[in-house]
Amino acid sequence: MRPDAGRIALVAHDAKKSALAAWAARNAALLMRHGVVATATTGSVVREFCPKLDVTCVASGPLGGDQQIGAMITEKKIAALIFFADAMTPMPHDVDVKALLRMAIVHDIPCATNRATADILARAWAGEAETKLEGATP
Ligand SMILES: O=C(CO)COP(=O)(O)O
Repeated sequence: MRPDAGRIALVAHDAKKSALAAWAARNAALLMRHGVVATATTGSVVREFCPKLDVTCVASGPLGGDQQIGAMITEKKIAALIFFADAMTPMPHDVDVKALLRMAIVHDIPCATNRATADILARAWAGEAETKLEGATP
C-alpha cells in the first residue's frame, strides 16, 4: 500500500466493534500515518480505545455510511478497507454492506473482513515480510 494512497476505512458490525477497536489500538501507529475514516458508531468506539487517533466519521452504516465510504473508495480516497463483519446476524442494510464490499473489489483495494486478515495486512504494511500464518496447523 502506498503511503500516499489515502486513508484507511474502519467499519464493524455491532458484535465486532470491540474487536476492531482493539485491532486499531494495536495498530495505532500505522493508522496515525494514514488517517482513518469510519462509520459513525464504529468511529466512536475506536475513539474510546484510541483517544489520540484522529478519526473522521461519516454517517452510521445503516443510515448511508457504508455508501459514503463506498463513494470515497470510488474517488480513490481510501487505501484499504478493514471491515469486521458479523456473518451470524441478518442486517437490514445488507445491500449497503454488499455494495461497500463490491467497491473494494472493483477498485482493487486491500480489504480485510476479519481479524486474521487485518493482522496480515498490518504486518505487511509494517514492512515485516512475515507470511507465516500464526496458529495455523498443517
Ligand atoms: O453497519 C455498519 C456496517 O455495515 C457499521 O455502521 P456503524 O459503525 O455506524 O455501526
